[in-house]
Amino acid sequence: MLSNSAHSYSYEECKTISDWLLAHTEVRPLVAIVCGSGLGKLAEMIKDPVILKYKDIPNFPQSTVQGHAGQLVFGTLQGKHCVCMQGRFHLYEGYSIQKITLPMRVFKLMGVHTVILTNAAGSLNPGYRVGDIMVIKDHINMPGLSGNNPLVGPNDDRFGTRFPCMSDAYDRKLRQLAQEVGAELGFSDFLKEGVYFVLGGPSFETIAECRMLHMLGVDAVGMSTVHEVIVARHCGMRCFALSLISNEAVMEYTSQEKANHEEVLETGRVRAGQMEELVSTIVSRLEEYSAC
Ligand SMILES: O=P(O)(O)O[C@@H]1C[C@H](O)[C@@H](CO)O1
Ligand SMILES: Nc1nc2[nH]cnc2c(=O)[nH]1
Repeated sequence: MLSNSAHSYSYEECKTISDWLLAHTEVRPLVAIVCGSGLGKLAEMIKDPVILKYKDIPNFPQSTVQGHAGQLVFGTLQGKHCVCMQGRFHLYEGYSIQKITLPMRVFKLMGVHTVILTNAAGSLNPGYRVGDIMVIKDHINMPGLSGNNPLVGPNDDRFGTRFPCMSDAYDRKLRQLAQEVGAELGFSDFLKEGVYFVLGGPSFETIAECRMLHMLGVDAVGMSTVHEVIVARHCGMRCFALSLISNEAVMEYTSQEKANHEEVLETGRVRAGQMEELVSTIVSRLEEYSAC
């Protein structure tokens, strides 16, 4: 299953998976939620769940990372039909960038108009603390800057245009809504907004790399989300993304701190409740905003 070949899924292949899913659930999702590392509990807020394991879905990749269960959870959240990815795919698992973003096109074909993505990330912003939640306002796509962009290859206009705009990748109205909801829930002290930097992983950053990212004005660094957002935006879905700050980047050579996946998962457990409240309240207010 692990393959790094640049296999692009055709429109027909995506449609076959979408049709298979629609035949296995009566849920007609309008909203998709992607759970980041340690954030799989978000799927537990889905009511009347219909669970389809990735291993049972024809042509679907498999989750290989601890903290990513590997299943789609269909159901309702705040009365709205949703699909939740309990487990996402990362470049470092050895999959092609087209493979890790496949679910976005499948969701589009199922009728999804809004994607809410979550991830765990390390902070570069000295004002951030572990446990802060950062609304992503923009990204820097390190693999993309060197040519590894999920839209490389023939463009199928049925999905979207050859040259999609990314200056509006993260929906401004939804970011505003998140700040309003955060204030109402009493989260303002730990709800931030910033720029997410994606790199390939799986190794965490060196001290020199962290210093470089800090100089670039990066607020948080991680290994996901951006590729999914590019594909989701390409096919016209509205995107909103949250980073849970799970660790602080190590900036000093005298520091004894070491980034590690266990700390990432633990922060997810501690903040799961608030992430749930934030996401579910945002979903409850989605109709106040028109889809793009
Ligand atoms: O899926 P996300 O971006 O939340 O996962 C982050 C990045 C790595 O996969 C992992 C490192 O602990 O967490
Ligand atoms: N690249 C990267 N990904 C993360 N995911 C969670 N924390 C980190 C981090 O410090 N660096």
